[in-house]
Amino acid sequence: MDEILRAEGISRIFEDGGLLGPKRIVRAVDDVSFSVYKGEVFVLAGESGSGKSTLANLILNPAEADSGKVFFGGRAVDGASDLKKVRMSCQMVHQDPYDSVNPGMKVADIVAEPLEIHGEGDKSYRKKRVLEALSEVRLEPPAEIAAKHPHMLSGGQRQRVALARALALKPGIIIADEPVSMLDVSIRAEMLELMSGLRKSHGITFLYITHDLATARHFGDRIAVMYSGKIVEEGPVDTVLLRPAHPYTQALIDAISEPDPGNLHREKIIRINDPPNDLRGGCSFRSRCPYAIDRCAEEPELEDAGGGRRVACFARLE
Ligand SMILES: Nc1ncnc2c1ncn2[C@@H]1O[C@H](COP(=O)(O)OP(=O)(O)OP(=O)(O)O)[C@@H](O)[C@H]1O
Repeated sequence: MDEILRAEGISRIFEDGGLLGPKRIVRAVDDVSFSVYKGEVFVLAGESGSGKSTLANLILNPAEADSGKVFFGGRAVDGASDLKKVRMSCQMVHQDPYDSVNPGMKVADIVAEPLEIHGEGDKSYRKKRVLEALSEVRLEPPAEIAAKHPHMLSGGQRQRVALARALALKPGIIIADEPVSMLDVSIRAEMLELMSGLRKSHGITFLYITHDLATARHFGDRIAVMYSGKIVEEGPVDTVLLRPAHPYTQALIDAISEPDPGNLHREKIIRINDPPNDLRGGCSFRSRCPYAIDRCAEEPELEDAGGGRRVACFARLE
């Protein structure tokens, strides 16, 4: 399989607090490496605060990383001209359809904006491409929708406008950061089906960021589970979500599912809402982990566990 995107050792540290309380170092993204292959849906999953959005932003702005490199199509992104190419071939769809769409602009201008920013085609090409992109996200009739303002559309339609805008430049990869979490449950599946269709018809690769394992399973091929700035488990979606090897993945699954009498690990419920203790060094999940052993005071590496899976844990569940 062709690799389209690779992150290698990406880290980003923030300093938090300081005015009234003590300064706190937040390792928002901590030495993260992963590859995304052409045509797949790669999911980044984890609780709020695990570092997913920071990582997505670093992919588009590698210069803001404290360390690490981003590769597109095997080439390291280095310098302004590389960055321009990346910004054309990698587009982002954000969580909030109300936020990501400028209410003062007409749909036609919103979708055309990336074409204008990158100087793509003349006026007539842009007009044609806007109508095409609106059709691609099934906003029909496109000419009628193009003339509207966002407030005249439903939440689902607005998120489709955001997707059409991302498609305008015919990108190879779309980073979709919680694209359905603000939508009504009834229209989430529609939006995911639409993205699945685009992947098949246009060969678009997706990096899908979510805290929602149900949509991850529905839409994803492979998943990386993040905890506290690190990938703790990665592999095919069905393998990771049906037979989790990392106790944190198990905890995330337990948080959304009914107790399963067949689940060997059911007595060891981990309350994922417990705040992590700031234990120094070692596995950052160990203070919450019922399986923790002495060795967890060392930092576990993300190691090959067979079957396309990588796990960072000394006390794996299988
Ligand atoms: N600009 C910033 N300054 C200080 N801390 C930050 C900044 N941006 C993010 N953080 C911290 O980095 C950590 C990771 O945040 P991030 O938003 O990437 O997580 P997330 O998994 O995307 O969560 P969510 O789903 O809530 O957006 C959090 O502890 C957050 O508070």
